[in-house]
Amino acid sequence: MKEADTGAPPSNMMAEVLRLLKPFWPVVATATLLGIVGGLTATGLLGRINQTLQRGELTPGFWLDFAGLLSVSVAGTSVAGILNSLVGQKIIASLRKDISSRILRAPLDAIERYRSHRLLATLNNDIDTVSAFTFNFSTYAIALAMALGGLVYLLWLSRTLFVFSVAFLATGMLLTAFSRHGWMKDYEGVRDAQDDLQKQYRAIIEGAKELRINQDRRARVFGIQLGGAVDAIARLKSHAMGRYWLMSGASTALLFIFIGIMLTARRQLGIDSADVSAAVIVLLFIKGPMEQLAGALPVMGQAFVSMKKLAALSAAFSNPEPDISLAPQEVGEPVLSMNSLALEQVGYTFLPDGGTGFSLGPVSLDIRAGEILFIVGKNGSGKTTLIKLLLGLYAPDRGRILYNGQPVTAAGRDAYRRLFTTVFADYYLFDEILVDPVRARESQRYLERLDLARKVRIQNGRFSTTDLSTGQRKRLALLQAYLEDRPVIVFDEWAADQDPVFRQVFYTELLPDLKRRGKTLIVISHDDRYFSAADRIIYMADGRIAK
Ligand SMILES: Nc1ncnc2c1ncn2[C@@H]1O[C@H](COP(=O)(O)OP(=O)(O)OP(=O)(O)O)[C@@H](O)[C@H]1O
Repeated sequence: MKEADTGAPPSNMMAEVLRLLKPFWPVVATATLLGIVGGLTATGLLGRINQTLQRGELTPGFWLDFAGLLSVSVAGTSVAGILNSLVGQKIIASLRKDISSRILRAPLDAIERYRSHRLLATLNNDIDTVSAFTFNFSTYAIALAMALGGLVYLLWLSRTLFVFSVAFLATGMLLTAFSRHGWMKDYEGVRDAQDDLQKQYRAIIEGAKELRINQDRRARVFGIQLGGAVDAIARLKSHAMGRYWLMSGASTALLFIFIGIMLTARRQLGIDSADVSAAVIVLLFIKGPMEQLAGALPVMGQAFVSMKKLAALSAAFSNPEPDISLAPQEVGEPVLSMNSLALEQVGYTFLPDGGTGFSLGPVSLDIRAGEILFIVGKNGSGKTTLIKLLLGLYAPDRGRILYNGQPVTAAGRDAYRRLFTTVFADYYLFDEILVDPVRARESQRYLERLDLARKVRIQNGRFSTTDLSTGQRKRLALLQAYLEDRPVIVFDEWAADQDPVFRQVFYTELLPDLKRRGKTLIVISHDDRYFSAADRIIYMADGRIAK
């Protein structure tokens, strides 16, 4: 039984994200290490300058130390930056490919359950957000090293100063922890609104016609649905950033209060004036890195929310179909032939997901090689689901499919699908033609046969245009099917968009012609006028074969 996707992040979320980023750890770690070295040497340089200022004279070794520390610091931070930006783009490219390959290899029903707008939001937003954070690791490492180096230097100057500084930092961290909780809630809200925004973007593009005709719907989509998502994102982000700036202002005030306390109470605390001025320089020096680290927190918050989404997507698609390859088919692989094809007590259930669910089967059906089989029945009776099972697009929950007498296994399903060409009712028309040049030459003949020759040419393996009428586009899909030349062709309500003349051509000329060429044809149809074109008809009702 399939599990419903709740959209909840999986428990092993961090492990999943770390796995995605794994190939890059060596470079990220090297850049981070170099960043730490660069940051620490910068603090060392500051300490050396302070020391010289306090002594009031240049020692002979000063310039040597100065040049050495400066070179190491500049080299460390620059190389860290370069490595990080090099790896940053690779992380984005790799995440994009990884997620796309998961989508391509996932079972179809997993994709249908996930919903396309959620997929698009993750592909468009989350990958960039996670990458932006990861390829700033070395910048954060430099800042952290500088801040820690500064603290160590303070400890060396005076234990009291160090204790005070740690108390100051701890207060700052408490403030951050307090604000972080709020940010995270805001960013979770932002991310949910981004899912919604993708949905509304799709609505205004794909529903362009409907929205022009219906003013109330247009107003609702623009003012409430799309506008609501946009405003929610703006409101929550401003809220989160408002918290950040409040925290940032409080931290700066805290720093100067701390400096003020040191200046006022230095005698009572027994701190040397020179140490106080050195400490003030160090604190002002580490203020920048501290702010940089604090500035990383909102980015980190967003990255964390995006990581959850990426991990949820990875987990939802973590069971790819076995043996499904993204490489081109080997040249010269034998064309499959079909002697027999049978469904044996096959069943499949859509879990209720806001609806009532639907159960197909048990269905048993023998498909005879070379026949024209019509599948007919009321809307929602299960015709498309039946052919998705037959085509190996859904794995049956129960029963089995026998191809040439052998059961189709999960491992063999992708190879089995090469038996078929399909034109679904909601087909996607690719404009590129993927057949060998010899067969592609036949396309002109097909274009003429499909009455498209005056509209469309084939140029460089592509259709010159797909800006055609609905019926014409469907004829191009049929041409693709002709050219693929596979043994079994499945048409899901192909003729529904055709004019009466061409509808007749389809049933009385094209289908018999394909049959003569040895094809097995499975046709979902509501055209009862042409049922006589079938060798056999099966009727679907409530997910079963009625007769
Ligand atoms: N992706 C899906 N998720 C959940 N339920 C689905 C899904 N696809 C189809 N169903 C449900 O399965 C039932 C059968 O749908 P199917 O598309 O197989 O019917 P059909 O006979 O092809 O209908 P039509 O003639 O309208 O094309 C419907 O009640 C539908 O609600």
